[in-house]
Amino acid sequence: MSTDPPLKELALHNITVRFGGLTALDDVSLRVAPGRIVGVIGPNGAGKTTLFNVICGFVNPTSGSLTLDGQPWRPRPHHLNRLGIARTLQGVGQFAGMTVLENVMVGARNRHAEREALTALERCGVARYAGAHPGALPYAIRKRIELARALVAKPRILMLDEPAGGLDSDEIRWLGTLIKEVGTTVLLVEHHMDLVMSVCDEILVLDFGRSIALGTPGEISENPRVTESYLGAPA
Ligand SMILES: Nc1ncnc2c1ncn2[C@@H]1O[C@H](COP(=O)(O)OP(=O)(O)OP(=O)(O)O)[C@@H](O)[C@H]1O
Repeated sequence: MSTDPPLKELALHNITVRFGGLTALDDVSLRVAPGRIVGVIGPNGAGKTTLFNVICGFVNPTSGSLTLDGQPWRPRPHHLNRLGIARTLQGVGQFAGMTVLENVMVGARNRHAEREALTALERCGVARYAGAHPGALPYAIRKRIELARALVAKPRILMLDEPAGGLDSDEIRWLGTLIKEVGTTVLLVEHHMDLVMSVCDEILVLDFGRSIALGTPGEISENPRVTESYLGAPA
């Protein structure tokens, strides 16, 4: 879907992140191949958001390295858009003083992106709100606008941070269809297991910052270690 050179691989190599005495990620490695939908799951505090923050350059690893398309890579937040990496936020941090359309245009890569922004809003089923201000809109609508803001850049890698949070089952079903149809590489942090299991090609399971499993949804759901630490217990 992107006009960028296609992604070859995003890889994390033995990433450790320490915040003082707390190890948020402990020697975690992950390879993300083009077109794959990769889920990252685990209990609260397992390190999922920290892993996203490392890929976005918000957090520098204490040790370990990243490569993008086989080249050593030090992520910087202000380079992500140019590299074709877009991320949605757990909340819906939209600018209250701007219209929905203007908010989506913020995510675009060229200045005159009104047409692209409208297309992204249409794709997310919320084009009719283009002229509204996001603060006045229901949460589920603002989540869709947040998705449109990420999609407008036609990212090579779409990073979704708990996109199902606060949505009802119909909205989550819509979201699952969109994720599968979006046609780009997706990284998905999510607690909603039905969504993760139905859309992901592979899943990384974190527990106390450690990678305890990596596999297909079928492999993950049958992994006793995962069941014990996460799937068997309430999230
Ligand atoms: N900037 C920070 N400074 C100190 N500790 C942090 C920081 N960011 C995260 N942590 C800690 O690192 C650990 C991992 O947090 P993280 O937010 O990555 O977990 P998570 O799996 O995303 O959790 P949740 O499912 O609740 O969002 C937690 O113990 C958290 O309190």
